[in-house]
Amino acid sequence: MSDKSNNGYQKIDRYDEKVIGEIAGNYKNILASIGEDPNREGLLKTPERVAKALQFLTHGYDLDASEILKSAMFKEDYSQMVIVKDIEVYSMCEHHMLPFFGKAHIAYIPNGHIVGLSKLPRVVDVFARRLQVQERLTNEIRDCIQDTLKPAGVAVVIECKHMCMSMRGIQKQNSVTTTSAFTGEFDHDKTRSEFLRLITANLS
Ligand SMILES: Nc1nc2c(ncn2[C@@H]2O[C@H](COP(=O)(O)OP(=O)(O)OP(=O)(O)O)[C@@H](O)[C@H]2O)c(=O)[nH]1
Ligand SMILES: [Zn+2]
Repeated sequence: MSDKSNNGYQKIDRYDEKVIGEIAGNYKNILASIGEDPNREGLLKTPERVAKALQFLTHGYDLDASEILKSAMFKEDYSQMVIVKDIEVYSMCEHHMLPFFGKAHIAYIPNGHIVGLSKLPRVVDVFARRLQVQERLTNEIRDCIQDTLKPAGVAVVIECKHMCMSMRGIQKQNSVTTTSAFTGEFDHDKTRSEFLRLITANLS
C-alpha cells in the first residue's frame, strides 16, 4: 500500500496484501496457461514476487507529482535556463506491458521560483511508474512542471528503447524513440536550440 503522507512521496516498504493476493492468484493461472507447473519448487513464490514487482512498477498511480514539486519551491531571482539531463526512465508500455527505458532531459526557465533539482527526476518517476505511452509521459511531465512551478517555459525530451519493439514484434534492436514537449520561451527557436545544444553537449 502506498504512503502519501510525506509530501506525496511513497515508501515501498509495505504492500497492499489484498491486491498482492489478487495479482498473485492471476499469475498462478497465467503460469498454468503457458504450460508451466505453478507448483514446482522454483515457481512456488513466483506469483507473489511478480505481484510485488508489478505493484512497484506501477506505484506512480498513488503519487502526486504536483505536491512533490510544491514541497521544494524556493523564491529566487534567477532567470536563466536550468537543465537536468540524462535522467533514467523506466516505464511500461500500456499496449504490451513490456518495459521501455532510456533518458529524460528537462529544462525550465524560472519565473520567480526555482525548484529543488531532485524533484524533477521524482516527477519523471511519478508518471513513468504507470502504464504509459512515451508521448503521454512526455506531456504529463511538461504539464505538471508548467502548471505547478509556473516558469517562463518548460522543455522535456525523452529518448527510449521499447522492449515490445526489440524482444518481440518487429524485433528491431537499435531503434530509439524520441519525444519532446515545450511551453513558453521554448517555443522560440533560439531558446529551443540552446536547450537542444546543451543536452547533446558533452560538458563533463
Ligand atoms: N506511439 C506509441 N506507440 C507505442 C508505444 N509503446 C508501444 N507502442 C506501439 O503500440 C502499437 C500497438 O499496435 P498493435 O498493432 O495494436 O499491437 P501489435 O499487434 O502487438 O503490434 P506490433 O508491435 O507491431 O507487433 C505498436 O505499434 C507498438 O510499437 C509508445 O510509447 N508510443
Ligand atoms: Zn508495447
